Amino acid sequence: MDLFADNQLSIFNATRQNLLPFDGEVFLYPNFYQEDGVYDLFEELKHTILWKQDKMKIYGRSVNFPRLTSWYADNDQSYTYSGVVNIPLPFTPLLLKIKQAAEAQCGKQFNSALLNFYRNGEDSMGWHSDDEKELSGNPVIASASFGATRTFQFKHKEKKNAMISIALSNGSLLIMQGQTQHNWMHRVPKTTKDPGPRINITFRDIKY
Ligand SMILES: O=C(O)CCC(=O)C(=O)O
Ligand SMILES: [Fe+2]
Repeated sequence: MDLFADNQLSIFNATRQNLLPFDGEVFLYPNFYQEDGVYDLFEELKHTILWKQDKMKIYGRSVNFPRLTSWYADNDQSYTYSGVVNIPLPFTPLLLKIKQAAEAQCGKQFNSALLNFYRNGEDSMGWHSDDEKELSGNPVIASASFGATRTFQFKHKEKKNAMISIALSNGSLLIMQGQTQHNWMHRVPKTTKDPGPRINITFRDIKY
């Protein structure tokens, strides 16, 4: 399977542009992951990942997360995300290939991946920063998207009118680094359009 065209590196590095105006660095590589006509990455992820429905407590009531999730890592250390303790599964061969292509682009190794499955426009992720204590001071986070295009938004934590919207399309790779998690929050808002299902993988390097 040819996930990654070699010549993309040089093309995208040459045109690499920071999408944030200040206080962080975000880079987008549309069509980073290639499909070779035999494999459909979205379908393969949908069927090979062990998706689960997490719940959160709101005022003592148990409420479903508005998406399915899964957690993979190269060790069995647990990690708390959105108040849920995650026990990782071992990386699948497909996840390893997707991870290796992201690592080649970032020049950085990742030891874990959080997967999100947005079944429809009702599924979403609220405003947050990826600033858990297990992530280092200025984490590099690589985010791969498959399936439907969804809007991804950033808002600055202090400069309230600084807001950036990005379309994350099938096969795109988004990299967040530098001061981004300190100064900006991000989300995937609900949409009343029917975008169809989307899978997102965020690769992280967790320090235990
Ligand atoms: O689905 C996305 O693009 C965002 C995922 C995200 O922000 C996260 O997993 O922390
Ligand atoms: Fe995030």
